[in-house]
Amino acid sequence: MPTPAYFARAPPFPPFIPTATLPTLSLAQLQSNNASESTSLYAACISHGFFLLDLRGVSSGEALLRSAELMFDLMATTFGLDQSILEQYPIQPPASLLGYKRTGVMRNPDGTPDAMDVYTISRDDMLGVPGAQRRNPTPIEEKRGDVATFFTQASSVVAGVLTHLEAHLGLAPGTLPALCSPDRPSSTVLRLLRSEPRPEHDLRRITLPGHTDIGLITLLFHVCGGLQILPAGRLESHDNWLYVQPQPGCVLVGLADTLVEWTAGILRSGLHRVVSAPGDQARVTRFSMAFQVKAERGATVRRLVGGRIPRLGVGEVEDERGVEEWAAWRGAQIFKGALRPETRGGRTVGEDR
Ligand SMILES: O=C(O)CCC(=O)C(=O)O
Ligand SMILES: [Fe+2]
Repeated sequence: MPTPAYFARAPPFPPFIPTATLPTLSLAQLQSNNASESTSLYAACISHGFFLLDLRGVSSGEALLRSAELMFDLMATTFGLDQSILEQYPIQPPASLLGYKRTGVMRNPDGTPDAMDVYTISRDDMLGVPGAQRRNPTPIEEKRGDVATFFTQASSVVAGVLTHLEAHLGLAPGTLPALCSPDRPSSTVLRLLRSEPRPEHDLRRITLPGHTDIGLITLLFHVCGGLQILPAGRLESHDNWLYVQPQPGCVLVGLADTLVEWTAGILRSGLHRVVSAPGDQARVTRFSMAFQVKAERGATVRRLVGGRIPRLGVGEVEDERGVEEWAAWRGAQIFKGALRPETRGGRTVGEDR
């Protein structure tokens, strides 16, 4: 992400560090229903839970890139506001994670504080879902139109990805996009993320601890490195985490926990975290943006019925909890140490196609 112009402003990603090998798929090819591109997408969603999506070469992708660049500009302006202004829009956990979270209020597994400023914007708020309107800092209020356009464009790219997934899963066309439609209330958000450069002695501190995303799909827009993934099957030790190298014109697509639940573990959600950017990139402020698509309000984590999704086995009990309740429960279990954040899914069912 975003465009080459944005990449030209940042120091280069260093050439000789180990990075995750993720496939790069083309939105243009996916939109023209190229069969091998579609198969690669499904395979990546089972084995990694991540892939890069090249948005160039097709009008909807190019338009999303331009909008993402506007959102990056808006993020710089918003985080440029005085801290005392941002503090007027605080998150209110657990009731609401919308608004501003200052750096240092979360704990890393080693007890050190996190190092990420976050401002979370609600899609419902920006698209005018009744009852969802909130007050945001002036720069965001002034750009409501651009933010709404971003949400609409990004939602449509996500719907395209879901359309390929449901075809491979053997679900009826339209099943997955209908469960996260922008017309229906949900807690779909755009997270604006900033981390400041850190002194040399502090470079090993974790910026955002390891987690899988809640919801269906995340589109991650970044320019500087810092995001790391723990490949499936690897133990969680410092050297096993691999950087993802951001690519101009591409967005990183990551699957999230609700899709693992809905597909009874066929699709994978990948464990990821943020650390200092590698090499010279560690010296600049890092901005990134996560568009996190959640299921519509009222949806449950119950597995979907149909196609290749395994039915309940003997003795298995269906989980009927609502997606929000399930996410809150999971977050609390992880917080208490009763559950470890880990990559989930990747279950093989018969022949994958
Ligand atoms: O900043 C990043 O690269 C990743 C952020 C992330 O994982 C999240 O917001 O859930
Ligand atoms: Fe994440």
